[in-house]
Amino acid sequence: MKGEIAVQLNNLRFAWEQEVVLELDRFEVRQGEKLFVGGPSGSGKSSLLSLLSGVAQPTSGSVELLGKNLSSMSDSQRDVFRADHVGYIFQMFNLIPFLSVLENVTLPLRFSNRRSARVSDAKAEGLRLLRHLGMEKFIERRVIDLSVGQQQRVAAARALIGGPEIVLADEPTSALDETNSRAFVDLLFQQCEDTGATLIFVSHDSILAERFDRSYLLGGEES
Ligand SMILES: Nc1ncnc2c1ncn2[C@@H]1O[C@H](COP(=O)(O)OP(=O)(O)OP(=O)(O)O)[C@@H](O)[C@H]1O
Repeated sequence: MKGEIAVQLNNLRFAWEQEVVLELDRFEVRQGEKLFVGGPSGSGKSSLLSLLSGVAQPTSGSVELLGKNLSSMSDSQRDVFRADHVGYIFQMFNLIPFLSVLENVTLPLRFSNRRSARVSDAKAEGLRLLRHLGMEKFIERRVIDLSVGQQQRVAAARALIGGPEIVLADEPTSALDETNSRAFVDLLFQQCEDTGATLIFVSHDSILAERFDRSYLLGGEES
């Protein structure tokens, strides 16, 4: 429900070997909120997303998503939780090169009972999302035969299918020009608003920040 806390970090500390990368006493994001996360290179933006998706574990403190503490789950429980509730747009997209556009978009439904139960016709829903993103012409094409900007839109459709409550995006507009970047954010916002999803969007591009409900800047030294 809108207004409830979707993401909560408490007394979080995260280190790679001896180097402390993140220290956040409290970090909260409400359900349906669109949060921009900025900060210089090396400030821990990608590490934060790894913690939120349960790919990395905190050195100490807790990561709670939708009221569930990720640290108290087994690895396989975390994998299921992530597939069910989190849509992730990777910086390098992580699309499957030998699958078509439509097959890439509908892939998360194969890994999540929750998300597949919310979609009565996978192909129709994949098409709907791709149409929103101006990609309906390319559904049968292999993703390696797409431009970078087109691959980015496929990655967005894949993250959004089945209505995950939390969408994490790691520099998703880094390869787009300003016009395409704006259009991409418009579509991401529209889809998140339609489903009430919480969006956490990491970017270097501070011009985009003003469009979000709130910005969170991580510290660190520019490199
Ligand atoms: N696998 C790893 N092993 C050791 N140190 C790492 C690893 N990944 C990241 N780091 C270190 O953690 C710190 C934060 O890195 P992170 O990638 O989270 O920053 P970032 O803000 O996303 O940077 P960028 O904007 O350049 O992508 C850096 O000092 C980095 O060198």
